[in-house]
Amino acid sequence: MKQYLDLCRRIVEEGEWVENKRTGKRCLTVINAELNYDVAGNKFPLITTRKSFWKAAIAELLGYLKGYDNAADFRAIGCNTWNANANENEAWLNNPHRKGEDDMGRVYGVQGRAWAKPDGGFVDQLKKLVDDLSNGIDDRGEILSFYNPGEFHMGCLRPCMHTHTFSLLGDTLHLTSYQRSCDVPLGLNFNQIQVFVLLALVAQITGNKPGKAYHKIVNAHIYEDQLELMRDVQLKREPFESPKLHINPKIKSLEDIETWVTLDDFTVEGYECHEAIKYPFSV
Ligand SMILES: Nc1nc(=O)c2c([nH]1)NC[C@@H]1CN(c3ccc(C(=O)N[C@@H](CCC(=O)O)C(=O)O)cc3)CN21
Ligand SMILES: O=c1ccn([C@H]2C[C@H](O)[C@@H](COP(=O)(O)O)O2)c(=O)[nH]1
Repeated sequence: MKQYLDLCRRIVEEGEWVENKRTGKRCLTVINAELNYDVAGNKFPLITTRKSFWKAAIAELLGYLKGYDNAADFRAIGCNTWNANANENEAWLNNPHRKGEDDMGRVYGVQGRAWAKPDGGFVDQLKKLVDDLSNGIDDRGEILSFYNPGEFHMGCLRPCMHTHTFSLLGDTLHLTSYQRSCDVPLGLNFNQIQVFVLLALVAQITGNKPGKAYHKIVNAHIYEDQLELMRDVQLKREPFESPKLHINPKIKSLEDIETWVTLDDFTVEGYECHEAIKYPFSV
């Protein structure tokens, strides 16, 4: 939690104003930040200086792992975060590749599970790395990448947290996640949870111990309409201790995730937090 607040403070104190064309808003911005999560010690990085809707963040991750491309599918598993990008952005609404209401196009999980090969067929990156890690193999390329510039025009948004690299040392699994753009008040609250859960879950289904997760962010920003709430409300609060995350131990394979896993399989113990803050969202 301290590292999150340090980053927020750094943006408030040292950030530079940058115009953003896509949203039409200015962002207070710093370049390069890194966060570390102790997954082995189960220090679940939930924001405590406001209420975190952590279940929606896990649902979003599950949707990516299942390869969803539709905001309605995300809603059905408890996540509303893609409604606006799928249905309210003018550029995407006018894009001939959009297949109708709620379509997100070829983003995130679609690339992770079905990256189109130029010579036909698809690559399932997630299945490959789960199979390798289950057999104790780390070929130094256990990478899940959503970043496919050849298909950006076929999706509603370029992926922000776009590359996850897994590393196996003995039977301990580590994760390095790379993010190009980060809405620190809203998105990072979700992304921290997702990096942590991705390592915990992949370690569990591959029969390894979770180790450390490293989260690299390039452009970290606060939108102009979020600044006051961050500076004058959230940053004035004292954080609480990190809670613990429990994942149903019956989850043992990628197929389990694809077929029966729901948000009921994730529980948090000892979450103490300040009251909710509703930050403005930019489409
Ligand atoms: N501007 C922007 N920021 C983002 O963080 C973001 C995007 N766009 N577009 C794609 C996804 C969608 N994400 C989102 C979208 C909404 C919330 C959000 O509204 N969170 C609220 C409440 C969540 C709930 O009630 O379930 C929050 O208080 O955290 C968070 C992440 C993250 N990404
Ligand atoms: O997981 C996510 C997804 C999105 N974001 C934020 C970062 C930016 O504020 C916007 C995306 O805008 P771009 O113009 O494509 O950079 O969404 C996030 O923080 N986390």
